[in-house]
Amino acid sequence: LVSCAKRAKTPNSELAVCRVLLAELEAHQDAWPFLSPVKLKSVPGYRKVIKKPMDFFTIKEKLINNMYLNQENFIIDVNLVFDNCQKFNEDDSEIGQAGHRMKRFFDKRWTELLRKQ
Ligand SMILES: Cc1nnc(-c2cnn(C)c2N)n1CCCn1ccnc1
Repeated sequence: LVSCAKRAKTPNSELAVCRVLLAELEAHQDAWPFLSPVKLKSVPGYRKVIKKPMDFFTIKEKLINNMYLNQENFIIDVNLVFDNCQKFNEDDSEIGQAGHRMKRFFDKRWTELLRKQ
């Protein structure tokens, strides 16, 4: 007897969680550094140091254009935002602190939403 495969989550239900989470990230009071792409022409050194810039607006565009095949690719981009921030900013800077708070918020919400599924 072939065991019936575990019901696969349809991609759109997986991505619905991503849309909810992105909306919460954008609404967070510490989201201000991450809402739009870093202006590479006006931030000396950023283009050289940060190989893969990422921000919440770009992630939203990718969600809308179905460029995430699964939750994993979404998580990778969100973590890229925070890793870039830690790389370019001192931990005790305004932006560095905002990045740490946003990352803690994301990690907490992601586990809460995943446990519900
Ligand atoms: C995100 C992010 N990481 N570093 C920066 C940044 C931009 N300029 N400088 C000197 C930085 N360290 N950003 C973008 C922060 C965008 N921002 C700044 C004020 N309002 C939004």
